This record gives sequence, structure tokens and C-alpha cells, in this order.
Amino acid sequence: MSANSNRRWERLLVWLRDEHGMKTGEEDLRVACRYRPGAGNGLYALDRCTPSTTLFTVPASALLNIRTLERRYPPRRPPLSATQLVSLHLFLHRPEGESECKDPAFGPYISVLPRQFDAHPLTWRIRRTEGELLSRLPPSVSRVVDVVTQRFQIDWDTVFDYMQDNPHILSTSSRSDLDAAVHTTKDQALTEDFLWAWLNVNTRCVYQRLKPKGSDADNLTMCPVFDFANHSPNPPHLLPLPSNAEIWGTGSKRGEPYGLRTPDGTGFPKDQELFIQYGVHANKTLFAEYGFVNAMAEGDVRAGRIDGEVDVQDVVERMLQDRGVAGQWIKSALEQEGYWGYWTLHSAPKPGHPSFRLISALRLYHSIPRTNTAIPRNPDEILASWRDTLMGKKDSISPENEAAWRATLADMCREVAARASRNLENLKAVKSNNTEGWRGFTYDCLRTLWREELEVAEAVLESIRDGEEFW
Ligand SMILES: C[S@@+](CC[C@H](N)C(=O)[O-])C[C@H]1O[C@@H](n2cnc3c(N)ncnc32)[C@H](O)[C@@H]1O
Repeated sequence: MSANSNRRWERLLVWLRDEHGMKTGEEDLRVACRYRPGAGNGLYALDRCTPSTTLFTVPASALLNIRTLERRYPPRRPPLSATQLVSLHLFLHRPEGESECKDPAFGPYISVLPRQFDAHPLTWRIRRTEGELLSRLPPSVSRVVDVVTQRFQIDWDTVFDYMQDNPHILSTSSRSDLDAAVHTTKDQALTEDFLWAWLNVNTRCVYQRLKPKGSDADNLTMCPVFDFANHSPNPPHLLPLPSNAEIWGTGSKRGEPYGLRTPDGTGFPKDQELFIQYGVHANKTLFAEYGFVNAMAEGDVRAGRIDGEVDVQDVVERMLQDRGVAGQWIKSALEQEGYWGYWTLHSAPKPGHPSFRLISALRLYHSIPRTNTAIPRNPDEILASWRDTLMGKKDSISPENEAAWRATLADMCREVAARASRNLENLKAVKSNNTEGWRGFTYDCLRTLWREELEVAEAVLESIRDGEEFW
């Protein structure tokens, strides 16, 4: 870590101890924050950690969430979401340049947060830069970046309107550069300040049961120390401390402390990096939400040692478009039955296979002769037969239909594999002149994303050639 980061980490610990009563002695705080190129800061074991051991506990008052922030801001109907509220607070207290955050409430915590997100695809979208990197993303990854961009825009619009309705909250800002202009002009500089705040929330918040309903979107928190934990797809993972609100299935009006422990039966040696799992996400989601991907050794996806996933939405949509009115009819039938989208290919568990949703979409696609571009004359009959396969009443629509969709699936795999090979070849050309700093890391991520597409498509193609049955 740089001298600055070291100093900030020390200040954070003093703040947690003195202002919030956190125990930070060596028996109570068993991790330290250290820097690793590519992944940034991470959590490391200060000493040998035994199984089922609490590594640290952060008091509820030091967390950034609806419980610690809602009383600081005027109410709104409907209330700001947790993401909007925490982002607003970070926005109002963004540190200027390399200086420390001046927020009297959470300053030492906000000071340790990343200062920029140049390597995040949402930043490229909002700044309208890095067009080349964006153009090299697989279509399915671009689509998730679209979704993340829409979420950001909605939150920024909402928070901006809220600041216009409540201009006095600007006077609570610890920044010297926020003036009355905020409530009249939504310029690029302000948008980027909010982007910084929002990306900190989006990449660092964790689930915490605060509301009675477990699935409430406001059940999230930013937790100092905890949020230095990097992700690994492979166990063993650290686990959050048990929560009373979770055990009793209730919310928590005051919030609860939060922390991490080692899993039962697994210890860690001194100095080992300790990971958590940010959900079971496909690489496209990890890249679009967090700006990195799970590393995959060459051949591991093809061999089914890793579950590679390819989303073929763009390919299916184009095939439907090419079928004119018949394609539109198929689309609306898929939508009505809840089978629109999430069409994926997988390399594991072996053999490589299409998802049931994709098989179902292809079955319907071939229920009307391919040369037919008009609405079918017998739609009810076609739909009844197709629904029987959805509900498991029948294994297939007909042997002809099975052969037809398998042939189309093979064509799709060949198309995906050829596109991936082309992109990997093009990426070889940029390697030498464009790999400085974070870009080198990002290009490696792009290579992994395309290699995953190639290896998954090849694995499924092999299964089709081997005559594997798919379910
Ligand atoms: C919750 S933060 C973890 C701490 C972060 N590394 C830091 O420097 O503050 C999440 C971010 O860490 C990075 N990250 C987490 N796990 C990673 C991994 N396995 N490989 C590369 N980057 C990772 C990504 O930038 C992600 O958006």
C-alpha cells in the first residue's frame, strides 16, 4: 500500500475504536488491508486463523446504510432507496483531490474508499470515453453494462430531483466546491461526482437484513474493513457474522454490528489473502458491475472444470428478426409464457449444454416451418404442443423439431465460436501498444470474456456432435 493508504487505514482503525467502540486489539481485529496489483486492496490474515473464528466486528454506528443515514436527510415519498441515500451522502462528502474527506460523521471511512473508477465500464459510458474498449465487449456484456447504466441514470435523476426539492441539504456538504448551482444545473462534473459515489456503493455494499422483508432492496450496507475483501469464485470463503435480524426473520430498527468470520472446519495461514464471494455471478455480470472477471486457465471451460456461460440473446433476437411477422409472433409467445431472454450455453456440469430456456425458445422457433415468415394458421395447436414440453408432459414436439433445433443450435455455436476467435485475434494486435496501467488488466479481462465464449461454444458443439441428450 502507498504511504497515503497506510495512513488512511490507521486513521480508519483509530476512528472505529475511538468513535464507535470497535475492538481493534490483535485478538479482535485479525486482518489487515494490503495492496495487490490488478485487484487493488484486499484483506489479509495478520496471523494464523483457526476455523469458526470472528475476524472483526464493526459496530452498527460505523456502517453506511438506511439506519445510520435516514435521520440525517429530509423524508421523501417514496423514500430514497438505500443505494440512492448512501450515494447521496458520499456525493455530498466526496474528498477533493488527494485530500482527506471532511465529513464529520464518516470522514475516515470515506477517505479510504477508492478515489477513481477509470477502469469501470460504467465510467466509460458516462464519460463517453474508451469507445474502443466498449466496442470490444461481447454483446451480452454490453447489454449488462446497458442495464447498469440505466440503474445509474434513474438513481442520479432521483437524487438530483431530491436535491432540487431540498436545497438546504447542500449546506451539510463538507465539500468546498458544491454551490447553489447544484440545484439548477446537472453538468458533467456533478454527474461524475455522483458516479464516483454510486460506484462505491455498487461495488462495495453487502447484504444486511435491516428491513422485515428479507428480499427488500434496502437491505444493504457499506461496512468499513469488510469492504476491502476481494472476490473469489472458489471456496473457502469468509462468512458474514450471524445476524439476529436474519435468524429471527425480522428487520433491525437500529441496525446490527457487521463482520466476518472463518468458515467451520477451515483455517488460514498468516499473510494469506482472505476472500468472500460476491454471489454466484457469471463473468459478464462481474465485469459490468465490478470491472473484473474470474480468471480462467486456458482449456478449463472447454473441459467443463469451470462453468463457463454464454448468453446468446443477440443471436436469437437476430434470428427472430429475420423471420419477419412469424418472428414477432414467436417473440410475443415467448414473452407471454415467461420464456423471453436468459438464453444461455454452459460448459458445466458436463457435457456442455444449452439452458432449458434456450431449448424451449428454439423448439418454438422450429414449430413454424423456417421458410414461413407469416403468422401460423394453427397458433393454438402449435402453442399447446409447445407448452406440453414446458410442463414436462412431453419430451419433445416431434423428432423433426428436435433435429431442427439441434441443427440451429450447432449453427449458433459455430457463429459464437467464429466471432470469439475473430475478437481474440484482434485483441492480439492491441497487446503490445495498449497495456499500460489498468488498461493492461482490462484487456486481459476482455480476452477472458471472449475465450469463455469460444470454449463454451466449442463444448456445446462437441456435445451436439456426440449426440448428447439435453434437458
Ligand atoms: C468490495 S471492493 C474490494 C476492495 C477493493 N479491491 C479495493 O481496492 O478497495 C470490490 C472491488 O475490488 C476489485 N476486485 C474484487 N475482487 C477482485 C478479483 N478477484 N480480481 C480483481 N479485482 C477484484 C474490483 O475492482 C471490485 O469492484
